[in-house]
Amino acid sequence: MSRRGDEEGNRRVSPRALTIAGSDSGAGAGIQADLKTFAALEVYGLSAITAITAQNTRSVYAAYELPVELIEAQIDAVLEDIGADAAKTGMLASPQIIEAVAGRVRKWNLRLVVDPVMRAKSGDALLQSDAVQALRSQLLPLAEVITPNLPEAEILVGGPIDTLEDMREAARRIHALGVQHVVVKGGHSSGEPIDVYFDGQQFVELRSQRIKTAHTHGTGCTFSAAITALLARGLPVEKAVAGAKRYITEAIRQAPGIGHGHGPVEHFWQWRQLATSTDAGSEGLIGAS
Ligand SMILES: Nc1ncnc2c1ncn2[C@@H]1O[C@H](COP(=O)(O)OP(=O)(O)O)[C@@H](O)[C@H]1O
Ligand SMILES: Cc1ncc(COP(=O)(O)O)c(N)n1
Repeated sequence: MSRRGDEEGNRRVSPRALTIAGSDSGAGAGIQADLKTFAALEVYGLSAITAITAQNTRSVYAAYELPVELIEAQIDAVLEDIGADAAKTGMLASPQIIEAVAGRVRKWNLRLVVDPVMRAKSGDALLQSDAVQALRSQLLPLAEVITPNLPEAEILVGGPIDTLEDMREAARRIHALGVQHVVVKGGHSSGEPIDVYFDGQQFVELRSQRIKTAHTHGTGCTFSAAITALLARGLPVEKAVAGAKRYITEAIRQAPGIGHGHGPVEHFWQWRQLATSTDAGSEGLIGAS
C-alpha cells in the first residue's frame, strides 16, 4: 500500500482514496461523482483524470483522451506525496491508458476497485471495443473488487445474462480471470435491482427495492467510489460492498432531479438528512425540505 500517513506531521490523518477516471462536465458521473462520494463518506479524495467529456444528463457530446504520460504523472504526483489507502478506476477509454494504469497500480501496489465502464447511461461509448481484451488481461488480475453492470458482465464473459443463476455463473467466470471479489450489479434488470457478490467461495445477494426514477446517472461510479471509500476507511470487502449498496440506494431515492435526461443522484444525503432533521431544530440546519 502506498499510504504514508505515519510520516506526516499532521495531527489528524484522514483516510485517502484515489479515483482514476474521466471527467463528466455535468458532474453526475466520473471523477466528479467519485470525489463527491469520497467527501460524503469523509475520505480525502485524490484524482487522476484519464479523459475529459463534454456531457450532461442527456448525452456525451465530445470526449478527449489525455496523453498517457500526463495520466501517469498525475498518479505519481499524488501518491509520492499524499498516498492512498484504496483506489478505483472508471472510464479508461483505450488499451494504452489501461496498460499505463495497470503499470501504476503495480508500481504503487494499490488496493484497486475496477468499475469497468464501457458506456454512459445515454448509450455513448466510453471504452474502445479493442480495449476489452486489455481490461481482461492487464487490469482484472490486479483488482481486489470489480463491479460490472449486466451489459459489461455480458461482454466480459461473452454471453447473455438473464437470470440470477446466470449472474452467479458470470461472477464465477470473472473471478476466474483473477479478480478477488466480484459484484455483478442488477440495476439493468427488469425486476428488483439485486447485486450478486462472489469472493471465490460464497455468494451474497444484495437486495433493494427498485426506485422508479430516471435519475440514475452515475450510479455505477457512485457505488464503486463508495466501496473504495469504505475500504480506505478499513472495512472488510464484504462490509464495504454492503455499505455501498445502502449508500447508493438512498442516493438514488434522494436524487435532486437536475437536468432534462438521466439526472444525478444525491451524494450528500446523510448530511442532508442530518441538516433537515428535527433534532437540529424545527427547520433543521438548512431548513426543512
Ligand atoms: N432504480 C434503481 N433502484 C434502486 N437501485 C438501483 C436502481 N438502479 C440501479 N440501482 C443500483 O445502483 C447500483 C448501480 O447499478 P447499475 O445501474 O447496474 O450500474 P451502472 O450505473 O454501472 O450501469 C447497483 O447497486 C444497482 O443495484
Ligand atoms: C466520465 C464518465 N464516466 C463514467 C460514466 C458512466 O456513468 P453512467 O453509466 O451513469 O452514465 C459517464 N457517463 N461518464
